[in-house]
Amino acid sequence: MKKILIIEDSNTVMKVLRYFVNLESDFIGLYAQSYSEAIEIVERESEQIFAALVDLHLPDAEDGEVVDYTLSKKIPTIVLTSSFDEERRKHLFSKGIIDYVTKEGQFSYRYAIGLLNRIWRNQQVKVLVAEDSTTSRRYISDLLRLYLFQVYTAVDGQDAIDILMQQNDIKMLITDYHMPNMDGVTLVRNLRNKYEKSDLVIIGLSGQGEEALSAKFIKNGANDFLHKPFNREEFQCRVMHNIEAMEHLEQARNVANRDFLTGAYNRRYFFTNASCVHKQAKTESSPLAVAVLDIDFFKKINDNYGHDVGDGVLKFFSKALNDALERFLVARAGGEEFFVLMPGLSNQQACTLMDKVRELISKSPIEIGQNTLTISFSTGISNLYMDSIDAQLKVADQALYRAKESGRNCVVGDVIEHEEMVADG
Ligand SMILES: Nc1nc2c(ncn2[C@@H]2O[C@H](COP(=O)(O)OP(=O)(O)OP(=O)(O)O)[C@@H](O)[C@H]2O)c(=O)[nH]1
Repeated sequence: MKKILIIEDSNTVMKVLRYFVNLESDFIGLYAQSYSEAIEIVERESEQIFAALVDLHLPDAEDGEVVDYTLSKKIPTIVLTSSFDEERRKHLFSKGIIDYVTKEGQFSYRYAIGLLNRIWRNQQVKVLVAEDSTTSRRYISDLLRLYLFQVYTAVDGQDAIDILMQQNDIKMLITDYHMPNMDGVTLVRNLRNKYEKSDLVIIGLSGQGEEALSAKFIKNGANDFLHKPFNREEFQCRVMHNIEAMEHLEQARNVANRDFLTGAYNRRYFFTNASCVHKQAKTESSPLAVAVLDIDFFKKINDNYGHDVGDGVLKFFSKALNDALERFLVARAGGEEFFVLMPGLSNQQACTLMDKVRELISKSPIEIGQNTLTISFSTGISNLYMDSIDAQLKVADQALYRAKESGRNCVVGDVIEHEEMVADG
């Protein structure tokens, strides 16, 4: 549940925090102005509280007792305080707080809310630690778990490669240099043949007196570098900063490649990829099926239920196609028309698959607001090697036209008469 607990006795600071929670996060804020109020909220909502932002000095708990309390309840805790005390800071970190933020105006409050947003998103981010020293591996993993990342560990370079092959959605690798079997720099060099810097963030680590290694790591493709022993706040900043940078790039890529309404790949992305796949299939004489799908009588949905419901249907349709055709490229071509690229499938295989999808979707009720409706769609498929993907799509489009002509809610394969297949709904 996306609820955060804010414990702060000053009305002014609380007001500012409320403002930024509402403005810059999707969290539901639970606000306590004293220790006893905080206990009451935690007892009522304990399972629901994701994290806490905690003032050290409260009228009924002047010496930071509230931090021990939230930590004892296993609530990830960020301390907010008006006094900077180095000893205290160290002591609190050793207890397991996430961060220690001094109240120094707007920026520090925004930083704290930003950090809560970050650790919420970290729950979806997989990080791999490659380090042969057990102590060091455990220390780094524990820090990453504190920031709520999903953590994987490897004992050397080869082990790291094996884990990356099994878990293809790992977003960050933190690697030591000295490891048996394959050192960190060789590992980075090997990985960069497969992963772009924007797909896998790599942070290199090395011991004291190895300053030259930082350049070596970077020159071989690492995004960043840290010397051991590192300051844990510097570690946190580097990790968070690199993940944020990658997410910004991902967002920019999504804006360019994905359809705004449905989140499906757009026409531009489809053509860029499909042209390469088409060329390769032609060279290798391997089968390549292309489908053009169009929702039946979509205009009526808009007319009868309104444009918003029409949009909801498009989102549903896009998700259903992506779920059912996970291993293929699905794109929204425009309006209520979608393309699917199916390398390796013959005309017959593609028709059979698309007919199963047709049946599944036409039987799925779609609930949008107060409305429950069902839809059908028609599909044209082409498996002919034309000169280009555009030409092959044109043939699929003609097949789609025939699917509409023959009553809709069906799949029609391309022109070869004796092979033509019409699967009726
Ligand atoms: N809600 C919504 N409607 C859209 C969007 N893009 C296109 N449309 C509508 O989709 C409808 C498509 O209608 P038609 O081309 O007549 O096709 P149809 O009603 O599906 O009929 P057939 O394809 O012949 O079965 C038009 O009314 C467009 O305005 C969109 O993003 N959202």
